Amino acid sequence: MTELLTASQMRALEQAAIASGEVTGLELMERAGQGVVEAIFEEWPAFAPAAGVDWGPAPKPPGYLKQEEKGPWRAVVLCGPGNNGGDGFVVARLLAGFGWAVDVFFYGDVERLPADARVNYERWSEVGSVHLWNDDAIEGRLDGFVSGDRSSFEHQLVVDALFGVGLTRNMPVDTERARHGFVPTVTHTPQSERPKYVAIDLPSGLCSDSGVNRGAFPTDLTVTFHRPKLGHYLFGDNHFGGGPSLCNQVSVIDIGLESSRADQPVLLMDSKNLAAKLSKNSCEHKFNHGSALVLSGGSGRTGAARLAARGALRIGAGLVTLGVPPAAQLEVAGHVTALMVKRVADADGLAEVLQDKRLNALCLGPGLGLERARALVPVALAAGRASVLDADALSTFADDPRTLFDMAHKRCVLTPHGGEFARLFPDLAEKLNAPAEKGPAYSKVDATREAAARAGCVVLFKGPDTVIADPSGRCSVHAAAYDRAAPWLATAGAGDVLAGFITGLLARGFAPMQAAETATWLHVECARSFGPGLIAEDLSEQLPHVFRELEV
Ligand SMILES: NC(=O)C1=CN([C@@H]2O[C@H](COP(=O)(O)OP(=O)(O)OC[C@H]3O[C@@H](n4cnc5c(N)ncnc54)[C@H](O)[C@@H]3O)[C@@H](O)[C@H]2O)[C@@H](O)CC1
Ligand SMILES: [K+]
Repeated sequence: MTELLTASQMRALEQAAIASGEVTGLELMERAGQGVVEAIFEEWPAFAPAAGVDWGPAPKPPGYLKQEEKGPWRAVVLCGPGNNGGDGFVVARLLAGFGWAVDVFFYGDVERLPADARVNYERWSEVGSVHLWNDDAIEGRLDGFVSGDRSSFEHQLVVDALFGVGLTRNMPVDTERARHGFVPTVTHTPQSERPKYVAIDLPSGLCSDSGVNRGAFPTDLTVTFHRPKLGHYLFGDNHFGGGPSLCNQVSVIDIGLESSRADQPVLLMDSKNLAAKLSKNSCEHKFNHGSALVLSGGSGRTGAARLAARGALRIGAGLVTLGVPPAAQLEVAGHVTALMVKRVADADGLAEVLQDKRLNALCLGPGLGLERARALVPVALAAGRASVLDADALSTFADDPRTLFDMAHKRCVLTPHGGEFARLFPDLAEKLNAPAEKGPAYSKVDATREAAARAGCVVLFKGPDTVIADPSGRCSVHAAAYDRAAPWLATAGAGDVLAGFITGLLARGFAPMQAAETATWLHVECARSFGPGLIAEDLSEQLPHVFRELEV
């Protein structure tokens, strides 16, 4: 799985590489700038020089390639006061070297530029000028650039090098005019005729650690270095305006730090090694694949538990039993075939059913009802089996979450969505939703890690970005974004199926963290594989196809 870094982890890796003498900060900045230019040429081949890109051993002087006959491409580079701005000066110089006409605007104070950025400011200044950053200057340039009705542009590319991982507060308002002017996001101009907007490291205004949007505009391409940052994958406090919706696509450039590993990295889930973990041995008996019990609510509300049970069965649990109250027995029996049905009237009934030691995974929550959940959860947790607690099994402890945490053990997985999370961990939800004053914002990763430590078990915090953590701080992220986008997954009952998938994998002997991660990946994959028109029932039925594709 790929590591997702925070700003401070990235800084630590960079400093360690510089301290070891293997590279200088200036070299890293040059590689970063080159990587950005290469990524731009790769994304829009029309921009690439006909002769191809050959960086050679050292930065080339400007003008070493003849301007192409079609006339110079025009770029605007917006440089900020830190090293992100330094990367911008490198990009400006390299583009000019390829014959581009480049306009650089600098937001900051030259005297306060960090050393490497200052060097690249000077290098650029030998090539071209730096425009003042004020509304008049920007307006003046815009008049030259953009036709009166703002519907056509003379520049084809805008490079955003204002702020990267060093962003510590909301975007300054005096950067807005320039960004709106050069990057017209609200315009009648078709996308294809607008200048391409490329962010260096992060769209300026996107918090690297949390995905919170502190004033960023959506980009066409974001080019980052060494590893993606958490903010590229977390949606922040606004599901529609955060991380992935701002980056559009993320290109990760190798700047020569590859041997380094961050301390306690957050991992981005992928399908690596999944097939081997999921395959079954042909000579094993059904009980070798575990036996799951899914507790259902009463008559008229058994659908959610049935969805979960079906998911547990499809994902490979050897045997799945629905535990239903007497009044719902007939209703459930009419619906299920491969599932077993057992009567579980109350807490005593559950204790009796749990005498069967083969039952090794439990699922409580979907459609269970708050009262029934309150009665059954303590018995289930006291039995010490691997357990998934979802929906009502979480909400029933809204008044005294501590009681739940005291009973939970390390083979439990709690699967709250945003609302349930806020009921169990109101203080963490408050921190998560509070506007960040200084530094990187408190993130969903921070909140999930704290929640897992407090609950003493795995917490899977659902959403378009799902974060999973265990009490030791191990943490992974799955964002249904970029090539994993699954918009049809936002459908009633999808969460019940996820609870069932996790339960099925727990029954199969997966460790809680691994069960939660694997189920999350498969859940999104089923939605993607089914595509438009998906309803919750389809998710489990899509698993066989997904397994075949994975070569399970
Ligand atoms: N860490 C690394 O390994 C590398 C970093 N590089 C670049 O360096 C960047 C990080 O540089 P810095 O740490 O200098 O940080 P930034 O350049 O992102 O910004 C820091 C500066 O912006 C100011 N600032 C932050 N938020 C502000 C706000 N809202 N309004 C006004 N001013 C604000 C700070 O006071 C500081 O002066 C990365 O994003 C990347 O682009 C690259 O050169 C390659 C290597
Ligand atoms: K930027």
